Amino acid sequence: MADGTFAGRTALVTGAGTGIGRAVSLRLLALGATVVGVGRRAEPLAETAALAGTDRFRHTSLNIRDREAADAFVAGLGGLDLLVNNAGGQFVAPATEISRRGFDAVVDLNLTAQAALVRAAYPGLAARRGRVVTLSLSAPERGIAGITHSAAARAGMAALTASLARRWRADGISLFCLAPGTVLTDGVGDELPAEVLARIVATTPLGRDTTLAEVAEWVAALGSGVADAVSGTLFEVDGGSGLVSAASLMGQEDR
Ligand SMILES: CCCCCCCCC/C=C/C(=O)SCCNC(=O)CCNC(=O)[C@H](O)C(C)(C)COP(=O)(O)OP(=O)(O)OC[C@H]1O[C@@H](n2cnc3c(N)ncnc32)[C@H](O)[C@@H]1OP(=O)(O)O
Ligand SMILES: NC(=O)C1=CN([C@@H]2O[C@H](COP(=O)(O)OP(=O)(O)OC[C@H]3O[C@@H](n4cnc5c(N)ncnc54)[C@H](OP(=O)(O)O)[C@@H]3O)[C@@H](O)[C@H]2O)C=CC1
Repeated sequence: MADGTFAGRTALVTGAGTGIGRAVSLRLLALGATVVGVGRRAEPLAETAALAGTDRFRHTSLNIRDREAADAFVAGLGGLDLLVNNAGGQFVAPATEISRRGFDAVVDLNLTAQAALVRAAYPGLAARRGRVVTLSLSAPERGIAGITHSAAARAGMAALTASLARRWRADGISLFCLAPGTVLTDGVGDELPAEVLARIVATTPLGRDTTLAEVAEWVAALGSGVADAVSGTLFEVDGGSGLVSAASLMGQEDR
């Protein structure tokens, strides 16, 4: 993306205090955007602000699962050029060991709350012909054993994105999902043991993780408008990890 691409544009980034949300915020700021960063904890957001070093980064503590607070906050922003629906996550557990409350918590975060944010942002997005980028997982519709609750929620967001893209085209709004491969953030490190992460990265066809810089650049590109012709799409920027390998399923090497 060229310098100044986002000059005069405003982006709301959820989960802006850590990992992908922080990297995206810093990249958008470098491209000239005003960024409103939210998350539950104030300290990580303040660290992002210190790294940003510009008053174009504004930050507020907000739990996106607090529906009333989230709606009021988004309504107060006014015109919005980009919503980055990044706050999300889950825990790894066999489906039979996920309690009702655990399932509800993950679906609430990764589907219901994210969808409500998109809904709340609609007037602001329509005023600016804005865009939505939702962070997702590779091929959720094909299923992800170990995180069934999250796969179900992410597939729901992908369907919502496609559905809205069709209807909101008339308002000039584009919506995308972006599914990175393994990005070595503290968040994923807390979720999966190092040896599991190393195995996931080693079995990725590209042979490496997806970098924070790559994810940030993709979000910026989708948010800039270059991909508006394919609104509604889920992009898998995952080094091929969503591809099924018949060879490896049979215990053979990919060649
Ligand atoms: C194998 C290959 C895969 C392959 C997997 C590959 C994935 C890699 C790619 C993805 C990377 C990322 O997403 S990186 C992002 C990393 N960051 C995260 O994931 C943060 C995740 N955490 C959260 O956001 C939240 O804690 C969240 C999960 C939504 C829960 O929110 P709440 O605060 O509402 O939840 P709590 O009150 O703590 O708990 C609510 C219920 O959930 C249950 N619960 C919580 N953690 C639990 C756990 N580890 N195991 C069982 N159950 C759990 C609790 O017991 C409660 O149920 P009861 O006991 O019945 O009351
Ligand atoms: N890292 C990876 O390999 C991959 C990550 N992703 C997805 O990318 C996104 C970011 O992941 P990553 O940066 O790695 O993980 P992090 O755990 O670092 O990021 C999650 C962020 O979301 C915020 N958050 C969580 N719940 C809420 C809430 N209820 N309200 C407001 N903010 C919330 C957290 O801040 P706080 O706790 O302060 O609220 C945190 O900043 C997630 O959706 C993740 O599932 C997808 C594929 C791969």
